[in-house]
Amino acid sequence: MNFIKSEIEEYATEATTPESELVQELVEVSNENLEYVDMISGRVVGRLLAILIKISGAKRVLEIGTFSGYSALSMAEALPADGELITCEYNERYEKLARSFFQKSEHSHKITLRMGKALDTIEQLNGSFDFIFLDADKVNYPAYFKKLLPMLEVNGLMAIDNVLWSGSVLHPDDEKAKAIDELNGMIRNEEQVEQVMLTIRDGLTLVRKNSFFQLY
Ligand SMILES: C[S@@+](CC[C@H](N)C(=O)[O-])C[C@H]1O[C@@H](n2cnc3c(N)ncnc32)[C@H](O)[C@@H]1O
Repeated sequence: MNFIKSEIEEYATEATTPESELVQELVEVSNENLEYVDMISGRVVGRLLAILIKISGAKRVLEIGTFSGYSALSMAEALPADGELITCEYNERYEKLARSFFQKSEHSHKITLRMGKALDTIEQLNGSFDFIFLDADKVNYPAYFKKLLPMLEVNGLMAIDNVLWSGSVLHPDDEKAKAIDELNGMIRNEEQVEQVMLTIRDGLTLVRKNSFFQLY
């Protein structure tokens, strides 16, 4: 999924604050027990999410796409004691591993794991969110964005992973690349937000919801 040279990726990872011991253990256990572990967003993205949560003062966080809980736990650790994180997953195998690590964490009281198709789960959620991390099925990215933007607080941030899809957005010729390219176009044309597409890892867009006429 990455298109940055692996030596540079490793250098950046080593230069980034390491995960907590528990999150490091989660990575090891995921590697031993699960396939597709490259779905884990990793240290650079995980630390970026944590820093964004800290500097923005976010208290209520929504994640779409838990996998084994790497980014959820990284974000929960960054939240204040009265913070809340809802993370959405539909795969029971991933649920089991994620829950076992959430339970071991001193931040477990902040985390709620919601099972089911995320588009359905979103319909059942109340209230708005200060921070949203979108990292699930790519074909639904445009649908997620449409549903999630009204749920984002003014001044809130949305981080969207894999927005470059290994560069295939340049010539999108499969369903996933087309959906991601569509989302990138939607964001570009959305007047309520300002955004920056970061070329870290597989591409990560940060979207800030503005109040009307607030951009300049
Ligand atoms: C890229 S992984 C998430 C990685 C995680 N954020 C991390 O950094 O470790 C995407 C996850 O979304 C889940 N997923 C995919 N489609 C979904 C859907 N429609 N509803 C809920 N979860 C879904 C997958 O099972 C997978 O665990």
